[in-house]
Amino acid sequence: MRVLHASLECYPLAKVGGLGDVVGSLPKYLTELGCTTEVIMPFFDNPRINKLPCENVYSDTLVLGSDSFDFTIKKVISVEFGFQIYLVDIKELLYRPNVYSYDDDTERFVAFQIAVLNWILYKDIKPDIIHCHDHHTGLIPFLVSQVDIYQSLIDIPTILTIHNAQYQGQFSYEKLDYIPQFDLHNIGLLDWDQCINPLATAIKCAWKVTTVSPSYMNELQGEANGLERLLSHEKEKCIGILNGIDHQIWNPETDPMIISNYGSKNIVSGRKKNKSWLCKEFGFDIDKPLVAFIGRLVYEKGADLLPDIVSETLQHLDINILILGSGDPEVESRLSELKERFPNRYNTYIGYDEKLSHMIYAGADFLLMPSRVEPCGLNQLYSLRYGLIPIVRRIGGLKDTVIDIGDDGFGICHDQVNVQDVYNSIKRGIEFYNDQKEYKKTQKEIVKIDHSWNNSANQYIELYKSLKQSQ
Ligand SMILES: Nc1ncnc2c1ncn2[C@@H]1O[C@H](COP(=O)(O)OP(=O)(O)O[C@H]2O[C@H](CO)[C@@H](O)[C@H](O)[C@H]2O)[C@@H](O)[C@H]1O
Repeated sequence: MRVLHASLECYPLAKVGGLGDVVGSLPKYLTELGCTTEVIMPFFDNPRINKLPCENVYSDTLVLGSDSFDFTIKKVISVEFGFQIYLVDIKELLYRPNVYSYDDDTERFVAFQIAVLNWILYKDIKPDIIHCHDHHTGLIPFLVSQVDIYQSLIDIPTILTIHNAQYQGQFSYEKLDYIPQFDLHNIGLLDWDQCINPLATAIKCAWKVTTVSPSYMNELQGEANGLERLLSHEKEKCIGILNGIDHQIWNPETDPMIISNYGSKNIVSGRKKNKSWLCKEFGFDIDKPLVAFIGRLVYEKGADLLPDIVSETLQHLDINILILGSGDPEVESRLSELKERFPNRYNTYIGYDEKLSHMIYAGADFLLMPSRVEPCGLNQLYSLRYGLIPIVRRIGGLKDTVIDIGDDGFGICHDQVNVQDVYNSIKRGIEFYNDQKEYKKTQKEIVKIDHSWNNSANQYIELYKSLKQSQ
């Protein structure tokens, strides 16, 4: 079985968040299970991608409204990734340092998708399945099933995985001419709320829709940033498959990004050395519990509450708090300002730092995830793998993966998103921490939980097989 994943992110070549982690790891596990797995993503202007040995395998020109763009498909010549990667090089649109947040993102994403399909048209060996990730590739299921020039691809099953339904990539009908010719009677497939909505389009046109946890699938029927009616209507073809993590990269015994490697036998001493580095770096007292947050500073993650959570907590509890993240400029500046108020007890690194994130998983005492929406969440899975106790709101994938200590579990959970409830959870966490015997016993147990892709990759394979059989 030959599966092509189309995505804007793929770790380690381009990662903004969890999408990159998933597309950089699921294909590796699918390959190990016998699937021929390929990923196609943009050729960005970043040092990781620029230095890759590549071979040009296809060149063409694509048309976007009244503009046309030359593009090349590059095949990466490297076995290091564990699966085959192809890169779409469109100099004017994709060869940029960042993945997202340009004024012409619509043009960039549509052009990427057209380039992918033009290349597949030309390929001798077609994929058996095209697996699309998020709205950036959400037009592919429509293009394959509706557009005249892609008629010969119509029998290739398409899958959409929703990593985050908050972002849908809407654009106006003024840009309808970006879409190659199709039967205008079917224009409704592109529509949601009088816009072209690539995520809605994919939900309508893909053969199957998956979300990254079962609970998120259920929650989307009630709240999906405007798409709940559509998701309820399409629920027969939807399924929630829990994300896994890459156990080779996220392995405290071998992780090259942490100061001290450790396994379950020396977890306490190993983690202490990493904590000591963190405390030195950020001016904390190593004897106090360290609560950390890692992530995009956006509303869905509850990041707007973080400044008040820090103030409330540090007024009442003698602990340290460290925040690593970037996003909403107002949240960033409020978090930075707090440093003066709580010197040596609170600190923040505003920005993206992969190595620091690994050090935090390996050295902090609690990981805070006060998410409003959490389709799966990988941070809590990394945290379990490294022996770090998660404090989470019971939502989406957090609900599926973290069990409260009060229910014989290993994490601290609460149901609402407000400062007081998060503070109460932190307080409960600190009481748990003070019982060092129980706390260390739990740490040793959580590192053994298997959240690798082994289980979920098999579920994807079953899904692919069912689609091939239904043809
Ligand atoms: N400033 C920073 N510095 C270093 N590393 C940082 C960082 N900010 C975030 N990260 C890293 O980015 C990843 C975040 O992954 P998540 O799954 O938690 O969130 P995200 O919302 O991006 O993903 C979406 O897609 C994923 C994948 O399906 C779902 O799990 C999730 O719920 C959904 O919102 C982790 O690897 C984390 O360590």
